[in-house]
Amino acid sequence: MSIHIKNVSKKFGSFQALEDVSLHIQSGELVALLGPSGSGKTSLLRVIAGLETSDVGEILFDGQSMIDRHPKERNVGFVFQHYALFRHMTVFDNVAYGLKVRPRKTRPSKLEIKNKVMELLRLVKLENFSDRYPTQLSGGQRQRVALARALAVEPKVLLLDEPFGALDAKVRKELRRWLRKLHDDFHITSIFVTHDQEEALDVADRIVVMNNGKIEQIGSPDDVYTNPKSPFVYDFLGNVNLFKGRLHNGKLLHGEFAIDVPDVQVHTEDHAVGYVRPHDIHIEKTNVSGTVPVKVSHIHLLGPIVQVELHREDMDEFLEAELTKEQFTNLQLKVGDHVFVKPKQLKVFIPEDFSI
Ligand SMILES: Nc1ncnc2c1ncn2[C@@H]1O[C@H](COP(=O)(O)OP(=O)(O)OP(=O)(O)O)[C@@H](O)[C@H]1O
Repeated sequence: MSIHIKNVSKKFGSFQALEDVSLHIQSGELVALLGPSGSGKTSLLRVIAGLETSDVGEILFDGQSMIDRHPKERNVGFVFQHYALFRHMTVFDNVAYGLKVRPRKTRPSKLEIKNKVMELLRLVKLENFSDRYPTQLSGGQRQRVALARALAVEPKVLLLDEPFGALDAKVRKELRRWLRKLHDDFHITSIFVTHDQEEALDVADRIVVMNNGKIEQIGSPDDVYTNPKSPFVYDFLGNVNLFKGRLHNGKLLHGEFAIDVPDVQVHTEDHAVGYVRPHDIHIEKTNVSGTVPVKVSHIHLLGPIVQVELHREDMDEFLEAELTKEQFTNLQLKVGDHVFVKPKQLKVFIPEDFSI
């Protein structure tokens, strides 16, 4: 089922929660809505589900308008952050619920329901837990039950609102790998809301970055990470170093130093900020042209990655570089060393790129 969101706007009182949001999701896609708290992710999900009405705009499923359709008629499965399981029902009954409450005409037989529920419980690896109650399960197990329950009614669209938000990091990672697999097996068009960039980058086919009720960028995980279109997306998707200065004759002048930026087509003398990812900060032990002197202020070993904090004394600013263990060993860095850095890849933004 494809989903077409056309020019959707929504206000709560005078607050604009969604502003002219348009998005086309292909059948079978797994899309992440990523953005900070209050950016409108949940509101958009609720408008798609029919739990909230938009002020303007259209929601189409396979080309058919859903605006007048009740949530129940939209064939949508919903999984929330806080496992909305029925506490007084066993795992089996929770998963069976959506099938049992169907009108007699479309309700499967008792045996069919049993087979279906057990098949789903096997899928979520909880076949031995069917008689337990939600309070007898861990958080991760409860979320797996919630997913099995959402899938039981064979929805055409699966909407997940921070499904793993309340779980610890290890369980989250396990469940998202598992969500990806489930999605690859079933191909249900799925949209999941998260404010965790790593989760979005790890799981989604496409990422929709939201800010202040608007879409900032849509793209593959690699695209939004490698080619952020705005300072907001750069900041939100990973750590970044800023080189503040002004543009002059194809160079970004910052402090006493200059970086070549031949691709930037703007007037001279414009204020600008260069954005550089930590792994694009190149460290030299000797002063080569175009490098900036810095002092190693902190070294943090993170498994195969080494984070190096560098103090730029001319501007009294800190930079963060990320090295592989091998690069780090070759450089033989120690806290207090004076070294020289150069951005390998830098994206320059001018004031009009800053939306806030
Ligand atoms: N029913 C409502 N009444 C009034 N304001 C609302 C309502 N629902 C949401 N809002 C406001 O709309 C804005 C967007 O909320 P929304 O829940 O969509 O954001 P979000 O990106 O999902 O944030 P979070 O990650 O914190 O859940 C927020 O400022 C919120 O306070």
